[in-house]
Amino acid sequence: MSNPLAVVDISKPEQEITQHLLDAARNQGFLYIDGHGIPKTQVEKLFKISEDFFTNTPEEEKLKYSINPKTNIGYSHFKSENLDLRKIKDFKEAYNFGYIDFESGNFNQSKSQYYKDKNIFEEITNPTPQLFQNPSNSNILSDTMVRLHRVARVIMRLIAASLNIENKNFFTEKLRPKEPNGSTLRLLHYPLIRTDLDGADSLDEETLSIRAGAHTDYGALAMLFQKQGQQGLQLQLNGNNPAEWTNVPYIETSHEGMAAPLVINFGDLLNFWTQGILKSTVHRVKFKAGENRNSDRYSIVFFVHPEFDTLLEPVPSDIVKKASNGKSIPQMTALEHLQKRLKETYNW
Ligand SMILES: O=C(O)CCC(=O)C(=O)O
Ligand SMILES: [Fe+2]
Repeated sequence: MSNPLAVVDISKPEQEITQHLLDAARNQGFLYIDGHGIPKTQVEKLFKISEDFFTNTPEEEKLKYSINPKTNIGYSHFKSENLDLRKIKDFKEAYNFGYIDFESGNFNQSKSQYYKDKNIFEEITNPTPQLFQNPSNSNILSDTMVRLHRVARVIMRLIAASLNIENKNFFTEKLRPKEPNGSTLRLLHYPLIRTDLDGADSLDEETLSIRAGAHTDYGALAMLFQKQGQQGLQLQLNGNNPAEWTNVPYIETSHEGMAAPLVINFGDLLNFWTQGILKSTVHRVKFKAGENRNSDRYSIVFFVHPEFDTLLEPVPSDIVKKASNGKSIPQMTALEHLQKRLKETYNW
């Protein structure tokens, strides 16, 4: 598979990479980030934890941890989500970690811990599966969350520089590690064989091979680990031809001992915040058994959101100003933006 996307190595000097990064963000909305410093063995262990959870936990057990719509933490069952609202439910399962302290790595905290407010008595987080609490697993999970958040901050500082924003910390000031925000780490599992096809006889092959319907992401950034031989992510890069989909290949890193480059993309919040400059590209997951593959797809995505109270005022950049033609955007906080999008997806 040839690679249609840019690879940006964030371990290189800033002036060598900012233009490249901005061009990819504006034109494709998707790119690879290499030089992230996350070891290969760590990501392998992470995938092992994910496979262990999805394949070795009985269904009724998983359902005890069902996703809590108030926190967006927990397990989401097959058929519970349809990212493309016009289509059948996606055949996939997922587990979301949230309420994360990106300094200590504590995750799935209680609301009072997370908001650092002892007066919150409503403990609305659901229990965390024991598997994720075992010290060796929770250390891997925590450490990965802390590292991914650091990488996200590096990327957003580079974006600020590439947009000529005078304050290079414009975005990272709103990505402090200990302040409440909507960021989640999501483990995903798309089984090879569909077992949900009762009553779906009338659906065509094309529809049935779609595992995550066409959608854009809600937040600022999404950062994805995928595994070799388990591809399936596709992008709608050509706005003029929505029927044209580009495959995202697995590529190797140029840093020995490190995990493969992260596939990153920009979400609706950042597109809104930059008045359309950074592209929030439509994507989906599509594959079927026997078509170049013989295994399930496991992927891990880190969704990055700015602090909830961030007011999404137009970004102070001459590039953004020029592109927006003096048009303004409605005033909204990051929390309001997220709630609006979640409501649309889950029909709450
Ligand atoms: O599994 C993937 O590669 C993509 C997942 C995705 O796009 C999402 O969960 O928003
Ligand atoms: Fe997505």
